[in-house]
Amino acid sequence: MTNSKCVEKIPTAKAEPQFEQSENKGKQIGIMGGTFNPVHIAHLVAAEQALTKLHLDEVWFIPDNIPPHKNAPLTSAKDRATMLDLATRDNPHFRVKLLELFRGGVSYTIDTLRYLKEKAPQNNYYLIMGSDQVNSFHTWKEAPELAKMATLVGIRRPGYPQDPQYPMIWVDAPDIRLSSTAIRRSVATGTSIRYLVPEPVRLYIEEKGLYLD
Ligand SMILES: Nc1ncnc2c1ncn2[C@@H]1O[C@H](COP(=O)(O)OP(=O)(O)OP(=O)(O)O)[C@@H](O)[C@H]1O
Ligand SMILES: O=C(O)c1ccc[n+]([C@@H]2O[C@H](COP(=O)([O-])O)[C@@H](O)[C@H]2O)c1
Repeated sequence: MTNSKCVEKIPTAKAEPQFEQSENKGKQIGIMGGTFNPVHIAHLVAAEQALTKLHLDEVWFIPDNIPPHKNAPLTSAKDRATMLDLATRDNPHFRVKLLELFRGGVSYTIDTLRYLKEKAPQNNYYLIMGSDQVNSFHTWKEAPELAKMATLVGIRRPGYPQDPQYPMIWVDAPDIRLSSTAIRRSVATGTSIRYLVPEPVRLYIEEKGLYLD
């Protein structure tokens, strides 16, 4: 398994992530894909609520390489992955999987699910999405096929009504009106982001001078 502990080596490497023997048992796995630029507390709260309320074994955070529906210039894969590692390392049920960074190119979720189904077909996969993603899910590449390969899980997101076009499990989570865009803006304008991201992530952003312009 490629996990967060070897994150420093990863974004430039081209090796294929390995999967642990223990994963052969078959688990309930939540998948949370995103740009995570940077990861913030709403991501973590949503993942934890899905993990506990759906009795999942793990939630895998999968940072995308090139997001299919976003044009914003990205912070490096290494910085985004390192911040995810810092944010999730104290939760034994959270894993960071870098398979979309290894794969390169545009990160279509169908390709990720096909890869996971091939490498670890014994697992059941739950695609965790905020309601913004739920509303646009029907526009995703091969959405009907994707909906057959994973259980879709929606998390309400303030400002985005729930408007699913596919069968979906809703998980109640506290409404947190926060986005990575807001975090980046706050840093650029000198407004505090303390408590909006985990403290190690805040310190990393400060140390690396991310999002200053
Ligand atoms: N405040 C939130 N509440 C619930 N879900 C969220 C929230 N913010 C993001 N998500 C969900 O987390 C996943 C990853 O989101 P992403 O990395 O794009 O973060 P973002 O905050 O929306 O970023 P950006 O502002 O850069 O677009 C998506 O499924 C998104 O819907
Ligand atoms: O596969 C698609 O067509 C597709 C279209 C839009 C978004 N996604 C995935 O949804 C996740 C969140 O996307 P984003 O744009 O908020 O970073 C991320 O894992 C993307 O790869 C996937």
